[in-house]
Amino acid sequence: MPAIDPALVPEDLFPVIDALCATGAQLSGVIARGPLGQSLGAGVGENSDGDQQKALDVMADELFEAALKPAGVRHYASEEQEVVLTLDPEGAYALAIDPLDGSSNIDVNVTIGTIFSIFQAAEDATASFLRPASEQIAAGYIAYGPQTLLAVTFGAGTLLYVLDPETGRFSLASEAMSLPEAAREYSINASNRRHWTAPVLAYVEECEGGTQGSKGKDMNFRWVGSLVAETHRILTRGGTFLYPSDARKGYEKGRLRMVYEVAPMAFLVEQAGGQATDGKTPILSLQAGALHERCPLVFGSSEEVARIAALHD
Ligand SMILES: O=P(O)(O)OC[C@H]1O[C@](O)(COP(=O)(O)O)[C@@H](O)[C@@H]1O
Ligand SMILES: [Mg+2]
Ligand SMILES: [Mg+2]
Repeated sequence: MPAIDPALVPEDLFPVIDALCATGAQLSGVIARGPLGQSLGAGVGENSDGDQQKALDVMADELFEAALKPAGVRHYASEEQEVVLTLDPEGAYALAIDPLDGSSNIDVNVTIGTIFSIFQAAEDATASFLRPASEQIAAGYIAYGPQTLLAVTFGAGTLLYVLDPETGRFSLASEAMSLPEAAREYSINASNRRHWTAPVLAYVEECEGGTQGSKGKDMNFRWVGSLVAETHRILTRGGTFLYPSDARKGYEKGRLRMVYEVAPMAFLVEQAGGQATDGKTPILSLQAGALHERCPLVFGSSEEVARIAALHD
């Protein structure tokens, strides 16, 4: 029994998407049991980027790696692995994954997720991922929240599936997620305000100005701390998200990683009618220079993303 309704999934990619969904459903059960199972938020080590790894980061990585091996994935690039792993030397795909996004929210019962990006496999493992983000053939996220859901694009719109607790399968909820052009909400980690660049500060001040300022409308503020949750809210009701570069050491290119966070979210957002840039340049025209390289990310409703780009000129 497949883990997802197969009707709109391209046939050749089906084994990969099905493996992602089966693992997502399994993780959803583990997350729902929370402290009744093992301690999911316990620190267990450090990944190559120097981030602390929690037990659930490592468990998710192991489950996805095992499930994707028989599904036609040749190259597997994970946030939790320093180098690209070869899963099936005959496989056709290169898959990058953030197995568990929003790790700081694991123990507090706030939405966390999984993000993935798929390219055709090239001969060279690492080179399969160091190419323009526009060459992705699929991208998506699974959100583990009040509902477990999958947003996915195959390059022809962004589809939404919900894990139906009654059947244990992901069923289609929307064939075309569509992001409103105008925004009424913005998201940025405001505790970093003193480190921001002038254009970012100018944009936030415009938002704060509300009806008295140049925007002429009030803007609400939200920060969850899980990119997946933030992206899902913005795909559903519009808004803007910024994780820009700032003056902190190590944040010259922001915080989020190009290959398994920034590129897939950009693909999903653009396929839903929004825009994604590094502040100025469309993400889909950029490529990572190294597997775990970071990239500033601004995305959301097109009017707002265009305004932020103008402030950078
Ligand atoms: O700690 P901050 O600055 O609030 O950053 C939050 C961001 O970091 C992340 O948690 C990074 O992802 P991981 O949890 O996969 O490392 C994003 O989900 C989120 O948008
Ligand atoms: Mg992440
Ligand atoms: Mg992660």
